[in-house]
Amino acid sequence: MIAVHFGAGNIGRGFIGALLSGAGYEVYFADINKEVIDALNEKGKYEVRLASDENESFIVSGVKGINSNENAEEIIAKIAEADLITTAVGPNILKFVAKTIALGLKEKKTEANVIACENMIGGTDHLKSEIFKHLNEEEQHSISEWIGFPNSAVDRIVPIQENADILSVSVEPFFEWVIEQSKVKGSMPSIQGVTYVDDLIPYIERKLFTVNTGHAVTAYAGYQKGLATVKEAIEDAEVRSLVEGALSETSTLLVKEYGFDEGEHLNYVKKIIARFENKHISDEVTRVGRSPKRKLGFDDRLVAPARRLLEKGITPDDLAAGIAAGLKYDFDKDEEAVEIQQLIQEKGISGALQEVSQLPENHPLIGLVEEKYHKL
Ligand SMILES: NC(=O)C1=CN([C@@H]2O[C@H](COP(=O)(O)OP(=O)(O)OC[C@H]3O[C@@H](n4cnc5c(N)ncnc54)[C@H](O)[C@@H]3O)[C@@H](O)[C@H]2O)C=CC1
Ligand SMILES: O=P(O)(O)OC[C@H]1O[C@](O)(CO)[C@@H](O)[C@@H]1O
Repeated sequence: MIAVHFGAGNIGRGFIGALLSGAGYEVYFADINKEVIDALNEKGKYEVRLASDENESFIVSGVKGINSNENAEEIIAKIAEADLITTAVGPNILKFVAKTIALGLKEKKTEANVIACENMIGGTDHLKSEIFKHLNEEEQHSISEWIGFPNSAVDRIVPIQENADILSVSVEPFFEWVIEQSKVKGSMPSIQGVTYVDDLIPYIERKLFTVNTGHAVTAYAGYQKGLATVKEAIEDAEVRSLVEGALSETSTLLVKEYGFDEGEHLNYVKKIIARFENKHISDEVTRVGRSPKRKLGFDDRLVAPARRLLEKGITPDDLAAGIAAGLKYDFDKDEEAVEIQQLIQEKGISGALQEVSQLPENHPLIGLVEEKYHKL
């Protein structure tokens, strides 16, 4: 079995590539990072270390790299042979890898699946729409017969790596990958840690509105207090109280919308917060808060639950404070944070939030966030 995986970064090597290799796939990583690709081809394997007291590690082997800037033809040929094409490049990058995937899929004569492994609701749907921009109607029709485009939810915390070996990656022990079974074409092998479900929406929303909402509020509130890591931030009483408040709000939404058992959901939330406290992981608030424009988007982890709670007549005070902290996030090495600060200068807080979140003018969330912003 062959898998082509776009993005040999933290989640690519530390999670998706590791699981696929473990399941027996020959894994071809496609990436623009020449150093990483050269190292993959030189060594053909790398180490994954679990960030826990036991400090266990294992070797991922049977992996190769293809430079997607220099060798697009090689990737296209490999996609034509592949059983599975996955991505972990970041939602904003999917449009840039779509053409190569489209050209590879055009050559395919057998069933295969394409799965985006990004923190995004409908990630694969979005990738598919970008791929289809490069295909005519007949090609789209024929590819739809052969190729499955299941959405997926991926959960594992993999911080920025600072290892002497460029390939070695340290990851939290916990991992979960949920795939939308109904859109799979043909059969997929059993992959350790993968759950197939018919309806992905409750799973991805539970994950995005808990792990990622909690993480984002921790990062933005922690940054406001000058704290450098997620662990330091979640140990700060004020930050923790805001995170717990925001997650209590998303819990209300999730339990109401999907009927999750309240007690079980509470345990899920507690486990997630405990993951932020992992003493073996040093995860910078600037990684977790990266790309605030994306994170403050209409369908993303903060604005989506907040506006949906308002639709139910519930005021999301703590989510609004988290959004306000996101608007205040002014890390100068993050392009999106800089853009938001410029927008605030030009259009004020409400105008900037409206533009970034695409909320309609006069939406009640805008006023609520502005009120919180002034109190921060
Ligand atoms: N790190 C984590 O804990 C988790 C990350 N994710 C998601 O996984 C995705 C990737 O995140 P990370 O691995 O943390 O980021 P990363 O920055 O470590 O990895 C992204 C990789 O994509 C590569 N890339 C960029 N442009 C490319 C292109 N045009 N063609 C091929 N490769 C390209 C980069 O060189 C880099 O190696 C994001 O959507 C993130 O939300 C999801 C769950 C956990
Ligand atoms: O990867 P993103 O969407 O930028 O956001 C960072 C988030 O993703 C993760 O990397 C993994 O789910 C979390 O650490 C964090 O919530």
